[in-house]
Amino acid sequence: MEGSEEIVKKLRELLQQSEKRIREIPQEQLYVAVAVLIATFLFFLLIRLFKRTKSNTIILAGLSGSGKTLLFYQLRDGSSHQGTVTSMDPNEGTFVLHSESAKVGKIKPVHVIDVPGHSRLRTKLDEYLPQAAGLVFVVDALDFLPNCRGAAEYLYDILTKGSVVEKKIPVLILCNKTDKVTAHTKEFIRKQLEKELDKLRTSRTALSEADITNEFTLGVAGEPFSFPQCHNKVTVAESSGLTGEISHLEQFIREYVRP
Ligand SMILES: Nc1nc2c(ncn2[C@@H]2O[C@H](COP(=O)(O)OP(=O)(O)OP(=O)(O)O)[C@@H](O)[C@H]2O)c(=O)[nH]1
Ligand SMILES: [Mg+2]
Repeated sequence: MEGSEEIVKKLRELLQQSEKRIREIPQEQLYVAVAVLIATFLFFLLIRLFKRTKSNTIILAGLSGSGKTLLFYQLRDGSSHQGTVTSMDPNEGTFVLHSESAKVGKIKPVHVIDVPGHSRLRTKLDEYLPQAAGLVFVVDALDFLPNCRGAAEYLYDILTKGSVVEKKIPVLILCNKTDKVTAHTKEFIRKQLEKELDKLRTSRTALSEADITNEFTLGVAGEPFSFPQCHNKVTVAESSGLTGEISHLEQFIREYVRP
């Protein structure tokens, strides 16, 4: 009993001493100390929040038959398997890129989503876009001309979506199937798409002001459309899912999902 009373007494003395010391500190110094503490706390909180919101999702979109599923297999397994059939559901997976699997050390896995090109299944894209670090728009460079209008329409919808414009989601237009000599070049495809998007912009705005479903307008009014006018970065590259020539696709992924 006596021991505990002694301790309580000592504690009280200690408390009184520290109270006295705090009172001796000039008020400004105290305020500065508290402000520094709060600032440090907020700084670490922000870092945590920023880290958590950094996405590792890459979306593969594009018309049916452009080669998205084959590219997905190449990224994941480094092989084209036994070929593909038209997808009815999105393909989704989180993995370390096949080309990086031999690397030592910790490598950040990528979450890849392959959204089927069939028009009725495309609506799924809206669900995935808010979490995208980048979007790859796959174009069939072999059978490009008959599909140019359709590809441009799909791309127009993507480039005018609020989620893409506001979050400035980078877009890679990937001209696929370049293993065949008759495939069109990426410069040709870029120019054709720009022309087609320009036409679409005129026809869609002319439709009816009240009817416009697109959230944002494309490019700069009064100027012929070109990709650098977009708020988000749009680049063009070539690939072949069949032969596994996907280095530009991998470069794009690693630019926006850091290993
Ligand atoms: N020559 C050539 N053919 C390819 C290439 N990539 C895909 N193909 C062929 O194109 C066809 C369509 O490929 P998919 O990967 O299934 O196309 P997709 O974009 O997933 O199509 P959906 O699932 O319908 O949206 C298949 O017959 C592939 O073998 C390529 O790089 N070169
Ligand atoms: Mg598919």
